[in-house]
Amino acid sequence: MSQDACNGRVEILADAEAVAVAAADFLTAQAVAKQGPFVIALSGGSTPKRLYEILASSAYASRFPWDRVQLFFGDERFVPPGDESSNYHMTNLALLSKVPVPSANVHRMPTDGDPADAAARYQRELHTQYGAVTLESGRPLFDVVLLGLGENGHTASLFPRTDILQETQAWVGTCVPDDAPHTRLSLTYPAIASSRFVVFLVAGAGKADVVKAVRGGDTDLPSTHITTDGELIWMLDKAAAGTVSNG
Ligand SMILES: O=C(O)[C@H](O)[C@@H](O)[C@H](O)[C@H](O)COP(=O)(O)O
Repeated sequence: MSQDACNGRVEILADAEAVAVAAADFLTAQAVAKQGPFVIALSGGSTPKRLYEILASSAYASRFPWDRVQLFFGDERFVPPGDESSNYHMTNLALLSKVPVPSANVHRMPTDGDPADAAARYQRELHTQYGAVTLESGRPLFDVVLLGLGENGHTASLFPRTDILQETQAWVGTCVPDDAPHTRLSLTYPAIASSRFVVFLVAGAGKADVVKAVRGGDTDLPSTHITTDGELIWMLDKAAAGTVSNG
C-alpha cells in the first residue's frame, strides 16, 4: 500500500482526549503484534503529549513491549534537552521518565554544535537502526510516524517556504521557519515515507480550515506532500474535522 495526506483514511473521534486514547490503542496494538523491534518517530504538540501520558498510565504501560521499542523523534527545536520548548523535554516528562524503556532505545535528536552537523549525526543514528544508508522499498525505516499539523500547514518541522521541503535524499535536515521561533531539525519527506503507518493527530476547531485544505490537496502546504509506503491515517476530533468526513 502507498498513501498520501489527501487519500489517507480519516477517523473522527469525539474530542482531543478521544484522539489521544485512539492513538494509544493503535500504537499498543501494533507494537504488541509486531515481532522484533518496533520503531516509532515521535511528534511534538499537544495531542501527542496527552497520548504519551496515556501510554505511561499503568493500563497501557504494563502491556507495551518497552524492551522492543525504539523511540526516535520526528523533529526538534535546536535548544538544550531541558528547555521548555524541547520535544524531548516534553516527551521525557510525559512518558520516558515514567516507563521502563531502556535508555539505549531512546534516540534524542542532538542539539549541540552546528545544526547541519547535528542533523548528519542523527541521520547516522537512523542508518545504524536501519542497517543501511539507502532506503529500500518494502523495508520501512519506521513502523509508525506520528505527526501533528500546524495551522500554517507545517508538520514535523517541515515549514512552508523552507529548503528542507526540497530534500529528496537526506533523511534528516535543518529548518529555519520564517513564521515560528527556533532553528529545527526534522525528518524529511523521504524518511517519513519509509514507514508502515503515518498517523496525523489533530484536534481543535482552529485546525479545521487547514485539515480541509490539506485533504483538498493545497500544494502550498507542506503537510499535503506527506506520503508513506504504508498506510496514512488521520485521527481527528470533530472540531478539527469540520466538514471532512470519516472514511
Ligand atoms: O514540535 C512540534 O510542535 C511539532 O512536531 C509540530 O509539527 C506540531 O505537531 C504541530 O505544530 C501541531 O502542534 P499542536 O498539536 O500542538 O497544535
